Amino acid sequence: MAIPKILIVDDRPENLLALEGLLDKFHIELIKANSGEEALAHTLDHDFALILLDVQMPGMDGYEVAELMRGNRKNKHIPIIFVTAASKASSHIFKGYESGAVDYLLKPLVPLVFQSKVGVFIELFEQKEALREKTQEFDRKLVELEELQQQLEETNEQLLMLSTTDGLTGLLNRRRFDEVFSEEWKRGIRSQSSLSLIILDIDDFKAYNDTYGHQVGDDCLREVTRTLSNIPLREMDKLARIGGEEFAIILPETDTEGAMQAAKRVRTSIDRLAIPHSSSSSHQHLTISVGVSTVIPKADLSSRKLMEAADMALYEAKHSGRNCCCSMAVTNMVVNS
Ligand SMILES: Nc1nc2c(ncn2[C@@H]2O[C@H](COP(=O)(O)OP(=O)(O)OP(=O)(O)O)[C@@H](O)[C@H]2O)c(=O)[nH]1
Repeated sequence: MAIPKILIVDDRPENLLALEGLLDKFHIELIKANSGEEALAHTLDHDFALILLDVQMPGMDGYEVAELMRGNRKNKHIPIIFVTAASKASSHIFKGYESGAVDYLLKPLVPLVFQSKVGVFIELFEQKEALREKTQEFDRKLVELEELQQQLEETNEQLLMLSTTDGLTGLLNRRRFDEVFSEEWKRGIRSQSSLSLIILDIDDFKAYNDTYGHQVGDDCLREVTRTLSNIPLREMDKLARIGGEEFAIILPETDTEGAMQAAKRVRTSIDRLAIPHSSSSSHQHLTISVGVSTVIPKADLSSRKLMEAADMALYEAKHSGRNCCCSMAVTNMVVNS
């Protein structure tokens, strides 16, 4: 903590010396001035714990000095004690308080009274300093805390992203798909509107990997993802990667006809990419098979039934020569091109 500074102002060197002697017992930095002008100049450079100001000085007297000090925002709160001859006291005391004195001491000074008063102001200054330091520390900690909070939020966001998205494609992962599917199922029960599910699977992808290598296989998955992401779907439709080369699209409030239209757009968009696939069992380029199912969700029906139906539709598409879309409404199967 900073050592308290005390300014003593008196035009007589012997008075300054006497004050210095009385202040000797305190652990302070003492600054001396023998005129009001000099005292004002010191207040520009220092932050004083206390100013002991002589009243009668040639030129600017103590009252004028005090008024000028009080007029300055920086010095406004520095305690000033006037020191004056006892004979002048009665006529001067009010003027002293008006010009901003916090106390009035009469010469000759009584050492014990003087020192105990000065001691109080030093203590006040030290308490003020301690409070200022604590406030600064508190502000620093607050900034640190805000930064940590920010980092925590970012980390949580990243964690959430990592736990809900697939690293290779950036699409929703299987875990998030299951959550979204379950939410949409519940929403469908409430609104009693059709919920459709499209499951699509790249044809002969094992052979693709075997022929071109796993790295090219990864690039191909990313290319397929880009294409699927660019297919115009509705805002509420959700695309996810639910397996190695298997993707799903949840289409809330969509009937079979609408879902089949979307499925056909999906199949065609991959077909049109014409990615070479020399070892495909059905075509010379990369294709997908698509399974579609639609149901109006009901409380006594498991959402798994919709998944199973879409899976079975996909299975059917594979066995119908691949590169096609099949739909299945739990019992009835329709094969489409
Ligand atoms: N490159 C790459 N390959 C993957 C990834 N995930 C799964 N696979 C591969 O995808 C292939 C899927 O093979 P299968 O399940 O036999 O299916 P398929 O060869 O596509 O045959 P059909 O589905 O019947 O047309 C496997 O060889 C997996 O190793 C991946 O992230 N990157």
